[in-house]
Amino acid sequence: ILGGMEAAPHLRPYMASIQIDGKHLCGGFLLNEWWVLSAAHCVEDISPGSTVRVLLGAHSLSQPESSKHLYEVQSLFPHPDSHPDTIHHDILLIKLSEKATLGPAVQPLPYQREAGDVAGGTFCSVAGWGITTHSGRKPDRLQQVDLPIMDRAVCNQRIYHDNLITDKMICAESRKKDACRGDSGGPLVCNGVAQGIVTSGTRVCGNWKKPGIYTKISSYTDWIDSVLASAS
Ligand SMILES: NCc1cccc(Nc2n[nH]c3ncnc(Nc4cccc(O)c4)c23)c1
Repeated sequence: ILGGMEAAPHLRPYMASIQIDGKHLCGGFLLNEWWVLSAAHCVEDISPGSTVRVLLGAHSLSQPESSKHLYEVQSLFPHPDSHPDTIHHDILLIKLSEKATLGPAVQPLPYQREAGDVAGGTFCSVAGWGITTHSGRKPDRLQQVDLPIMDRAVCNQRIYHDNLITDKMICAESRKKDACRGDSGGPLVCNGVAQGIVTSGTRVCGNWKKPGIYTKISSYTDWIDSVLASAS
């Protein structure tokens, strides 16, 4: 997260750190006791031998915290139409190997089911353990930042994303404050409801000409429901 601040510990109890061989890779968030939502690009380069785990209940990635629990993963479900070389359908469902133990620091986050767009100018928040500087500084503790939503028609103008943004994506302003490497997969939260998932998009961070791109969750509720029904 660029231009943000340290989050209040455990006040975002839905936040997940998706880890490969013990290292933070991406953000994610808890849908219910068995399932975490993240971004498909997060797992596209995973070698067969490496182990994906999900850390819940964390504020610090390194310090012991009574609420922290590292979960094994039973299955990964990247969206079938996601591809390494496009930003479309960048959404991933992760089934945990065991039911997550809920508590004050581990809680699911409601997500937007009804179709519709968040109005431009609405302030939403994004949190993560992604880099906090362009030089790649990695925070130990969860960071957060508030960002205004950018109207899709504005975001599709040539000076910004030049018609790249589909109705299954959301834009947020990126002037200094932005998500960046390691924040992918985390939720864009507006009024307590997850509306989007951080995608790396053009991989640029903090440049106002390249607004942040988020997978619009309400476009994928049928797919989410079908995977949860089939794999539960
Ligand atoms: N702001 C959109 C966004 C959301 C999530 C991730 C991303 N970026 C990235 N996703 N994956 C990446 N691999 C390498 N470098 C990357 N960005 C980067 C790194 C250092 C300095 C800088 O200015 C940008 C990214 C960008």
